[in-house]
Amino acid sequence: MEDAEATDVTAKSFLDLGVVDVLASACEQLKWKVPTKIQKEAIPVALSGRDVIGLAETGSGKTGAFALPILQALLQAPQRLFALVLTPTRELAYQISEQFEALGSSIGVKCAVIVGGMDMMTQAIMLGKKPHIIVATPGRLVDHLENTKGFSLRSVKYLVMDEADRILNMDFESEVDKILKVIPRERRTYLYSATMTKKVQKLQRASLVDPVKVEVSNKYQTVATLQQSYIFIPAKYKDVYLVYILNELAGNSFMVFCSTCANTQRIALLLRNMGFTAIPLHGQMSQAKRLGALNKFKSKDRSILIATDVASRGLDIPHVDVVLNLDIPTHSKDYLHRVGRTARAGRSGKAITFVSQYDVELYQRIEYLINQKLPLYKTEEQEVMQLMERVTEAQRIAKMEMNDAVDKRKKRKARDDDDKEDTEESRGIRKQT
Ligand SMILES: Nc1ncnc2c1ncn2[C@@H]1O[C@H](COP(=O)(O)OP(=O)(O)OP(=O)(O)O)[C@@H](O)[C@H]1O
Repeated sequence: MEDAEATDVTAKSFLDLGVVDVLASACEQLKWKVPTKIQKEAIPVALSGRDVIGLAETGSGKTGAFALPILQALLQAPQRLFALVLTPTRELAYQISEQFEALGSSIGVKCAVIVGGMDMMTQAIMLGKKPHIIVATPGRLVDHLENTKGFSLRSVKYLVMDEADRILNMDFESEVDKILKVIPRERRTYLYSATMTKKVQKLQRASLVDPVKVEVSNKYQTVATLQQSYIFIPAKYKDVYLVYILNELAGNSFMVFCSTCANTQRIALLLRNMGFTAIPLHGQMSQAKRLGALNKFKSKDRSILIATDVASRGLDIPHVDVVLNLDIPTHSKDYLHRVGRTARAGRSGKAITFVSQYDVELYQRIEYLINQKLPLYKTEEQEVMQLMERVTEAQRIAKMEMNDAVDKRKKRKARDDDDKEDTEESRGIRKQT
């Protein structure tokens, strides 16, 4: 991307797009020299007061494309609870809020993040911070905000759905419907993603949004600098091939995607037993652990992040060199989001997908979607098999550790249940006296 910009004689500055001085300087401070393609196309449309559907490849600066026009509008008419940004995962919510704060620090913008299961916290955050911008994951959000004194969703002037296709899917559909009903129709709406679905058209048809479509790549494609390949393996040997590749590409930062929380945990334990600095990230971890894992990976304290699709969308960790799909994604669109965690903002990157005899159809669907044949990643069979003994031993220990963890959980639950019974009993006794 940067190369393309360098040779583009019509390259415009942020000021040329109509961005005000103070925000253009903020971009400069972030070392954003020129706007990216999606920013060039979408910012003028947004500044002219239109709704926007923005479609551009992963890592191409979509966050800035919606954040800058919102900050500019906020600057012109300052107001609390000015914009609501919906995003599918907690990690992404924090990342977007950081980007708003980085771009808006000189104008004193206040952001609040509200993510699943925060209940009473919501009110505390809202009252304490009185934010201009709320970045939130859907899930009882309307109830939380409507029950918070002094705040009403009716004041929201800008609504963003980041990863719009995911936000508009079934899991969140009813929440989005509620939000669209409560927030006035005069609001501006920005829908952004690297992939889009028919759900977006449904919103248009229902006249809930009237967007200008800004599409800077005419088919779903990840950046050209990304080398993608696949490795064909008998399903029972997956683990050993993973270790082989991690050894072969040692010195890089990896994101390894698995389809289940349990496998994510198991692989992390297995790799740790083999001396790799690996850390898991999945939806069954506590909020604090999820953020902790991400921060350790971001700060390069750990070189391998093993994750479920909770990390496949939007996360911007520029130093990720390699994405490994240990389990092939069942939805081919998830493939695009996963591999898009590397080769961001014009950098190069590698993606290797493990394909077993059971995955051939899924893998062909991916090739069809990206309109590209994935070349075979060559491995030295003999070298792989030499690792077998060590990997088998690490697997055995990982299995024991997983079982121990289950036992501990069971014991804790039994203890908690006992405690509960005790309390109920004592309450009963108190009642009688
Ligand atoms: N104009 C710019 N010049 C240089 N870097 C930029 C520019 N705009 C954004 N970036 C950087 O590019 C990276 C990717 O941006 P961003 O996370 O917004 O991508 P995205 O298009 O939302 O990706 P995804 O589809 O994966 O969510 C970030 O590190 C951001 O700071």
